[in-house]
Amino acid sequence: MGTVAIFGAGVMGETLLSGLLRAGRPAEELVITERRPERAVELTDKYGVRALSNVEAAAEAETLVLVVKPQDMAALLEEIGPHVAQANLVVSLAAGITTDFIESHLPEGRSVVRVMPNTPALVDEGMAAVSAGRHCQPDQLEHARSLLAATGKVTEVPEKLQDAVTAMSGSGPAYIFYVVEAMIEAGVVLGMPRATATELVTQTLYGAATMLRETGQHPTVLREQVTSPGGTTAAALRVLDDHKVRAAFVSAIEAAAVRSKELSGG
Ligand SMILES: NC(=O)C1=CN([C@@H]2O[C@H](COP(=O)(O)OP(=O)(O)OC[C@H]3O[C@@H](n4cnc5c(N)ncnc54)[C@H](O)[C@@H]3O)[C@@H](O)[C@H]2O)C=CC1
Ligand SMILES: O=C(O)[C@@H]1CCC=N1
Repeated sequence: MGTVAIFGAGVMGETLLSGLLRAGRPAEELVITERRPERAVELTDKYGVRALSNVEAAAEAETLVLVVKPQDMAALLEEIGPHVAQANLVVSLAAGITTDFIESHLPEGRSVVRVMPNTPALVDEGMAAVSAGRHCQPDQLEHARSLLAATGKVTEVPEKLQDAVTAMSGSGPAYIFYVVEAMIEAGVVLGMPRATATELVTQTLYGAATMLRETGQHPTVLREQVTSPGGTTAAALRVLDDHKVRAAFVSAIEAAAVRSKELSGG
């Protein structure tokens, strides 16, 4: 499938790079570009891949994966645009950046795929959603899917849903970690050593996630199984309802989707 170049080797760029290597893609077929020289050295030492300039990477690679911040995307596209050939596939992982925006910065007719991944890709449990740009062929979309499948599940969504995907699964791990932090804090308040609280919460989260995935049961059914009449869980859930925690989650995820839309302004 030719050389894959990762433009911007920060948190998400490294996550994808390491996943592709774990999935068996040879290091010789992967290149990175990185604005911070010390970061480029760190990753070339760690993974044995080459670091090139943006222009060199655009000229060499068949697949160009853009993993810079949304705010840095216009400058990157202006730099590499003239070097993106008809046969290339451009895959963007940036929140909020539309395929229209990318296509408008490239020569006419270039193939673009927009992807929203998430950080559990680091442990091959990622969730990514892909949307094809107007010139992307089915085999190119399949190629983008296969790159992402190296690090977890992949689904396809109409591009108009990508801001919602970003708010749900893109940012989603942060909401879960936030809940975990709060539960650990509660254990400490109840007099538990922090390490014990962390072990209890981590395994509970893992067990609950596995139940959701493996039983296929609705979360309401699973929650009701835990909630004995007049018991401890019911007492806790009443307090969460009193604090409008469910409504807060809905509003928070709406705010993330609004922010994703704003980022498309560049
Ligand atoms: N961190 C996350 O959980 C997720 C991030 N994303 C998207 O991935 C993209 C990157 O996010 P992070 O990795 O978190 O950010 P980051 O700041 O860790 O990484 C971005 C990297 O790009 C480099 N860079 C910036 N401009 C460059 C240029 N012109 N040429 C070469 N390198 C350049 C920076 O030095 C930095 O290392 C963003 O667009 C974000 O929306 C998407 C899903 C999840
Ligand atoms: O917070 C952000 O903007 C990025 C996009 C999704 C997750 N992190």
